[in-house]
Amino acid sequence: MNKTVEIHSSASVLVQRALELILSKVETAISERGQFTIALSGGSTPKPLYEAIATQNLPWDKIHVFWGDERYVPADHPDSNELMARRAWLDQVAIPAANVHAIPTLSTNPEVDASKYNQHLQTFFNSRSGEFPALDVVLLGMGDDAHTASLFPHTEALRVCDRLITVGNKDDNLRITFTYPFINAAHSVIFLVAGANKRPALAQIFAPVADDFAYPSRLIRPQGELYWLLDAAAGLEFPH
Ligand SMILES: O=C(O)[C@H](O)[C@@H](O)[C@H](O)[C@H](O)COP(=O)(O)O
Repeated sequence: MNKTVEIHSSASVLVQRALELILSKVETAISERGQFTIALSGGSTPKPLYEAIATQNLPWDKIHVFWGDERYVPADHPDSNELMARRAWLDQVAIPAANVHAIPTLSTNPEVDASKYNQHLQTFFNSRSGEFPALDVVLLGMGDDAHTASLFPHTEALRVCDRLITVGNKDDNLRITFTYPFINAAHSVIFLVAGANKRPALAQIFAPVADDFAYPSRLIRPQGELYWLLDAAAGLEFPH
């Protein structure tokens, strides 16, 4: 793992840096592998990033978009992570519909939809059960409870290591989420973290010893690169 922590002067500088980083990963992935695969996060921090990506002239037919987690709501629900990304980015560009791999949420059973998305990913990557294919970029946010994707503290999803997708649980509201070994298989994992409310969780995540089950973002130790992009408010206590 190659870990980089960057502290940027404001949330808008953080977004600009994330944009530059993603554009460089798009170029590398397409030249080395012929396509670029990215998993998106929800939350408020990435929205201006998605709006900025939408203004770029990119080879959209070579870009495939997935989601690292989804609330268990229809795709037109205001809480949908898919809806946010479609409005901010995907509906604004000429990306083929087949390149947008949204998490299904319509079967009324999150287990069934988690399994469908797992199968969809295995088919896309031509991988077998038990293998963890590498996305080029997994974008993550972090909650002030140190959760990431829908991997919440002290929940069963944190123990799931034998598949790509599982059911997450936030206060008894079920969700669908990447498992941590699938996130850790990525070429690059990029956390975007803004706001002073994130400082206590970050202190635990960067501590040499702490409970991974209490602070799930600690489980993110990718084989490839790990970027923590913080704004000044989140990063105040951390040297860089
Ligand atoms: O579904 C959720 O509970 C949130 O969307 C969450 O996962 C989010 O990504 C983080 O809390 C960071 O959010 P901000 O970017 O708004 O700080």
